[in-house]
Amino acid sequence: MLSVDLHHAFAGFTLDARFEAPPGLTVLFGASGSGKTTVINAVAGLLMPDRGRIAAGDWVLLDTERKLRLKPHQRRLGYIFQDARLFPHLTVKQNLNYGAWFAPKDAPREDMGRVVELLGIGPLLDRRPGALSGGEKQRVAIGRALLSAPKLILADEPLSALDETRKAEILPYFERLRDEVAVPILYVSHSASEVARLATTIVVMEGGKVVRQGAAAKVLGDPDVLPMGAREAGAVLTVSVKTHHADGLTELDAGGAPLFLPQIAQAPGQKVRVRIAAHDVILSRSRPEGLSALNILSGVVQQMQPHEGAVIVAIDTQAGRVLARITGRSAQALDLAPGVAIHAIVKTVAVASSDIGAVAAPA
Ligand SMILES: Nc1ncnc2c1ncn2[C@@H]1O[C@H](COP(=O)(O)OP(=O)(O)OP(=O)(O)O)[C@@H](O)[C@H]1O
Repeated sequence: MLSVDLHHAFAGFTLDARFEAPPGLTVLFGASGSGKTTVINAVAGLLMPDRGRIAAGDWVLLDTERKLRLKPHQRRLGYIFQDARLFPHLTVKQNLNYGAWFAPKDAPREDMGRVVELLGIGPLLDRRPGALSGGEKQRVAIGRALLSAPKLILADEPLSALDETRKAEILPYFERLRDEVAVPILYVSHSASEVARLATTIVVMEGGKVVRQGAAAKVLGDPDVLPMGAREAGAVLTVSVKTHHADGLTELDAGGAPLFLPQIAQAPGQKVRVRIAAHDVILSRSRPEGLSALNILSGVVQQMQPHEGAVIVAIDTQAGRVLARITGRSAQALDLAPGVAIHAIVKTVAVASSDIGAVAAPA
């Protein structure tokens, strides 16, 4: 359990943030100036808050009531920044060893071989950072952070400097980090697909306060919150791969209903997270026939929320919560209201591969 309780007053800005997160990856989300960096700085020990307590499990980094304030180098944190910050004169292997060098001698350590395998960096070990792509550098930076035997990993917009191709290359490694390494991760991000794919928990900040916290699917599926705004709204479904078809489509089992997506890499039986963008969902009162769209999820309208000139409709389907963003005129024409039975139609090609993520099989 990651537990953060911080109070700090700057002239003109007060941070009053409190959240608790279960194991996994916790995304700190909020508009510019909402206080995310201030939280990260307090966790890192770069800012000494007026009052507060920060703990990762039984590892207490700060407890002002008990006058406990670990210095930054005592906090056992692994950092992953936007730029990888590797030492240019050292090889990849030496950069990794540098991380291990910081691990306390008696700390249970990640095995170098396992970390190298986890991040797929075996072929890079003898190269220097100058001969690595941005994505490869970032994988090495993750490895270096892991090998320092951290109690908590801080990732401050680690993908924001990378282009879409490199991001797609790194996201699976963060998924593995989340699912295979028992170290909590506190992750700042502005990206809808990153949050949808990676977050176990989402903490939404506004004006120095935590306005919402909870499991990712719950927060992203709540039309009252919409941390990304109405245009980027989208719910996340956890579904399992059923079969791969010869025509390049993958069929998923979405709570008993078939969901077809462009072919994905996961094997039948594996669970995946799929982000369904609210603007890609069409609603119909009757079950449509003779339609090119392959995906029809049936459900019941739970809530309707006006947002930025449109209406966000929350529908509970057999596959889970789906959001649809439609015009007020369409909502009226369909006579939508909570309790109404509805069919949500999702175009197969509307789901981008960056919106589909792996989920570890339950242990
Ligand atoms: N040392 C400081 N002195 C005074 N005000 C500060 C200080 N550091 C941060 N602030 C203020 O605290 C507020 C929150 O800043 P913070 O950098 O934490 O926001 P953020 O959510 O990380 O934003 P961004 O997404 O732009 O990085 C801002 O209004 C900022 O001006």
